[in-house]
Amino acid sequence: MNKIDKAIKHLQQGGLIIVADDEDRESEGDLVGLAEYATPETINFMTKFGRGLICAPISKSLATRFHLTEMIENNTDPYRTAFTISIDHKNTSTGISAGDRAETIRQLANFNTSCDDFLRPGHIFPLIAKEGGVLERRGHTEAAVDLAKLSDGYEAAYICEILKEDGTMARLDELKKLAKKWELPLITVEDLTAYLLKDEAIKVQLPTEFGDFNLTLFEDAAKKEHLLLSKGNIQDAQQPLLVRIHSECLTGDIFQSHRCDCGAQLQRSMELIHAEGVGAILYLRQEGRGIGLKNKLLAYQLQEKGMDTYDANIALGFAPDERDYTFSAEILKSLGIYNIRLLTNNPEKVSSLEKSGVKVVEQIPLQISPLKENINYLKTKQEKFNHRLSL
Ligand SMILES: Nc1nc2c(ncn2[C@@H]2O[C@H](COP(=O)(O)OP(=O)(O)OP(=O)(O)O)[C@@H](O)[C@H]2O)c(=O)[nH]1
Ligand SMILES: [Mg+2]
Ligand SMILES: [Mg+2]
Ligand SMILES: [Zn+2]
Repeated sequence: MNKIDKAIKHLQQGGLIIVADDEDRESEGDLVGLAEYATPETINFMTKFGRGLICAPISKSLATRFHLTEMIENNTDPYRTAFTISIDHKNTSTGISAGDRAETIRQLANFNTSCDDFLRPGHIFPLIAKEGGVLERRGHTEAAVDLAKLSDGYEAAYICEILKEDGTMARLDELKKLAKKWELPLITVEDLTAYLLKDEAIKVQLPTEFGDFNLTLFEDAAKKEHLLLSKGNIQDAQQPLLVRIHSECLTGDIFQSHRCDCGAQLQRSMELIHAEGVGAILYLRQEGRGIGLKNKLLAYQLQEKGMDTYDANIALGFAPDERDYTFSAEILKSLGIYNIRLLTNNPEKVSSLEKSGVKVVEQIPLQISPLKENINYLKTKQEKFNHRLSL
């Protein structure tokens, strides 16, 4: 059984699990449980062994139902932790005993509880999760609510950071030891992201002009639909996978525009991958280097007046390249692909992927013979974007 499935089962039995976030983020571990099953014992365990702050992550809709808004409008916390005003359920006494805190938390996961049943301020700190979950924000708040959504119908959880006995933060190595000692499942936000991506992916067969492929759709937190066009058993390739990461270019990809080399690069990639028998093209919906079709056409108008593709973006108020490759790295990692041979001339793609944990063992140039209409465009890419081209 998958790590996440095991963790979900443990949560559904009322147990606590440990969730570690990214080592380049907070790099901390939290004890996490489902609000529905909070007991004086689990709360006491959190206070004795977790020693952090006990909080209750809830979904946006639950926050709305209980009239819980963010504690402060201008959140200046670097991680923008979405604390609401603190609460106690009206049936509690001082609100702080393990029993009282368990009661307040459990009432968050009760369809009969109403907004007036919570006194404010109190001793439980609700946190509002982003609607896109860990795909939108890689925090414990989102991880806890995503897990609650996968485990029960309440969208409410409770969490507590894990401190070492000396009061300092427990990092991953220490968390692994504690998980063993306490016999609790340990998962990372990265495991959960991969699980959700895979769980929601839609896969179909796609016979094409260039051979038979599989097409898989992945939706990002902003509901943009990115595609993986793959061939062969990509999770079990003999050597680092041959990959093309291609950003949408409607004019080039569909109309075979000669203003750029996108259409030809896409076709060549499909041919190369078909010939190799295994490989993948990630087709990212970041049209116009991330500024969208309308703005790209405005940039084209500026280029018709003599500006180059780099300066045209700046003139429109954008960075020369607004693209982001983190989601493509997430997709690859969710498939267990950590080493690739990348078809590109663009050094920025290589470094961005490596920063996101996908190693580019080889950069394979993808040069298309320049045409008179795009030679200047390609020269700008070479000079200002450092593309590896021989022109
Ligand atoms: N803003 C802007 N975008 C453009 C222009 N011409 C092409 N594009 C976009 O540039 C992107 C090209 O993407 P890719 O071919 O994946 O990337 P690349 O930077 O060319 O690097 P390679 O991997 O070597 O192809 C697409 O999103 C196009 O829509 C332009 O003049 N202005
Ligand atoms: Mg945290
Ligand atoms: Mg290109
Ligand atoms: Zn293009």
